[in-house]
Amino acid sequence: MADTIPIELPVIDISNPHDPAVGKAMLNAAAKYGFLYVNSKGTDFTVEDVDYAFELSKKFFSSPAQEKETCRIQQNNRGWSGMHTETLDPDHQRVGHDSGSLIPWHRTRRLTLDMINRQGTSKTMNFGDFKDGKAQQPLPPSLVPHEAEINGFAELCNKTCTRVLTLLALGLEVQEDFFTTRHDSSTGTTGSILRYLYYPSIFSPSTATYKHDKDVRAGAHSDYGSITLLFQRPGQPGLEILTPEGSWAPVPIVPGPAAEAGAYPFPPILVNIGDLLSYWTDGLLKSTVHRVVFPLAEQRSPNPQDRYTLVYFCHPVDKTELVPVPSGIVAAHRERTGIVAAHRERTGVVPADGRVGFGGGAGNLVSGKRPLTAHEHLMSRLAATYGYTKDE
Ligand SMILES: O=C(O)CCC(=O)C(=O)O
Ligand SMILES: [Fe+2]
Repeated sequence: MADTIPIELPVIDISNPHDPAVGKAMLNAAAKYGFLYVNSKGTDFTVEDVDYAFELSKKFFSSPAQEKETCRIQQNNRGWSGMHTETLDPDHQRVGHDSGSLIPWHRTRRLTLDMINRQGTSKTMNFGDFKDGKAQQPLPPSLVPHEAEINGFAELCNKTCTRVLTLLALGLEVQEDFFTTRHDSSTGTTGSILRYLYYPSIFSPSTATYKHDKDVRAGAHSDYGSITLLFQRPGQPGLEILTPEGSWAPVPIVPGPAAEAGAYPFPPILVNIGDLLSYWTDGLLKSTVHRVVFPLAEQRSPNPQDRYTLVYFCHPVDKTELVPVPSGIVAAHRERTGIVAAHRERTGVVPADGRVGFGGGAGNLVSGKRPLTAHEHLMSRLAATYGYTKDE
């Protein structure tokens, strides 16, 4: 698995979420790459908040298997998953993990049984919405005393998502709170998930049977929701994104010259657009495919590292109707991609930026039909991944 040239993504300061110029910068990055960094300085997190969340994650993953068993992942996608449960990218992957949202349990079980002899490299612990500070799922003994801190971290993630969603609304020139009111979990349940992730190093006995130059730690996928936050640790690389040219580009943990590494209190938070927000904006915002590998540097290192990440998948309130975002910028994009579609029909050629969001776009709403809800969008996304229907 050859490393290619790392991608250079912009680092955006979100300390003032009401600055239209920052909104434009955010929109441009989201429309061009689907990925961007947020400067850790202007967020709601202190270094201690992030360090502590990683500590809790390590504490959990190093706890005895019998303890983790008490919170094994359920149909609602909450809980622990100790081996890979689905193949995200079966053509190019021997091992991997799921991609963030609800897993239909009967499928999960079947796939798990199909692959029982292959160990996955990534281990995950998913937390769904908390209510009044309480987890709505069983917590393992190692985490029971830390319920308040886990909830606190999820709340900080939510606050940062509120900044990002406000800036995206500004960039799209719609009402500032267009997205945030629709992500307000005090108005209903959401599909949002906080996830701890652990990828054992190349030296780990659990990855010993892997071909590190071929196997991946998490298969190629896009995320399902609105936006995703990814927290990474220095010295634990592995994420790659698919460029519009169709090649894999590593994403540095700390962007810019190494000397600037000290510029951030903790590595910038990586933000990416998910399928739902891409759909909602008719593909203007890109839901970019990504994966996690054993990087070449790690394969050659005398001291390869485990990789720990924290991920927050932000989803709208389930009942949100995905009405077309009332933005002139989205409308212009829709118009242009309509022209692109006509061009494609004539010539069979799809220009690189002519892709629309998963399942088409919210703007294709047929008059007289009601829009999809966020929950229905998620279900249709799952149906495409797993080939099942809701009634199955
Ligand atoms: O851990 C990572 O680097 C990426 C995780 C990811 O893409 C996911 O869980 O959807
Ligand atoms: Fe992902």
